[in-house]
Amino acid sequence: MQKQYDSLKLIKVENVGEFVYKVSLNRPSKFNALNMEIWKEIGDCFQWIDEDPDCRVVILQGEGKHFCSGLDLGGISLFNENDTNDSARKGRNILKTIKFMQKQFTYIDECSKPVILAMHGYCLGAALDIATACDVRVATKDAILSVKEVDIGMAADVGTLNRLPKIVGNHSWIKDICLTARHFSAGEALQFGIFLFLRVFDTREEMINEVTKMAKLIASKSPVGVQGTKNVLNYARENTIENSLNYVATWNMSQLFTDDLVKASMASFSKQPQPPFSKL
Ligand SMILES: CCC/C=C/C=C/C(=O)SCCNC(=O)CCNC(=O)[C@H](O)C(C)(C)COP(=O)(O)OP(=O)(O)OC[C@H]1O[C@@H](n2cnc3c(N)ncnc32)[C@H](O)[C@@H]1OP(=O)(O)O
Repeated sequence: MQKQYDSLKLIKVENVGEFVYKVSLNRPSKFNALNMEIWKEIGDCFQWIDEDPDCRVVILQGEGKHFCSGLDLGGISLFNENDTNDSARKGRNILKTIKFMQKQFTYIDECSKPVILAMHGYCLGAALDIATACDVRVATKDAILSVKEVDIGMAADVGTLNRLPKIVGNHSWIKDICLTARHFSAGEALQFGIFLFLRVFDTREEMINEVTKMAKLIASKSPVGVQGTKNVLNYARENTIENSLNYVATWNMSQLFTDDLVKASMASFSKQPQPPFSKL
């Protein structure tokens, strides 16, 4: 694993299997509340992972009792109290801050490596914004979620309102949880917000064991195949089928010349396990 991850103070990165990284929010004494430092580190970390040939899949989780209690209500000041600018100029400054905060989570969505979120305990406000930027979400049955922003007097602006409707089909349920900011369980999400979670586990240990197996399976596959698949699925989410078909044709125009295709299809045809693939 490359050295740059050691510079992170509130994010822990571990190698938990061949080509599998576990990334942990690591501020357990504050239930992993997100101050500006950890917010920036999330963005830095996923930009590095995007380029890191030793990583093919990520498990994201929170250290301690809870995944994450959202925005650090004590430690983040969104407004500069000494800013004597008029409202137009103040507005431009806050726009810059919001865009920066959005981008740090978008790096997860845009990361070329699939990100599996393993959630437990509280997942409040900005924590759900993170969750919606991940590729696959699982949770323990004790997970408590809330689109909490209305409770602090704002519309959520770093991802949940934008990504959740692309994940969950039940719009009445989305409006219910976003407008009331009420707590809901992972079990409720499975029932009404079908597809928010792939699975809900009884214990954290079982959840981590299962996602590690899943991550190792993905990591054993051709990185050309896996990364191309995430990229095209993300494109398909935002575009017409016709545009998306054109996109994948253009993508594969170069990607089909890979050695991975020959190696993987030979193994598949002869019912052998997937062979090792070159780093990507
Ligand atoms: C442009 C901006 C975009 C972003 C917007 C994002 C918005 C949001 O995220 S809205 C959601 C904000 N979060 C909250 O409203 C949760 C606040 N916390 C709580 O309600 C409770 O702490 C909680 C229900 C999570 C747990 O309660 P419990 O009684 O079990 O524990 P506590 O003693 O309250 O907490 C333990 C220590 O953690 C600190 N802490 C927890 N959450 C936060 C937080 N969000 N911000 C700052 N600090 C937090 C808490 O202060 C305790 O610390 P200490 O007193 O030092 O022991």
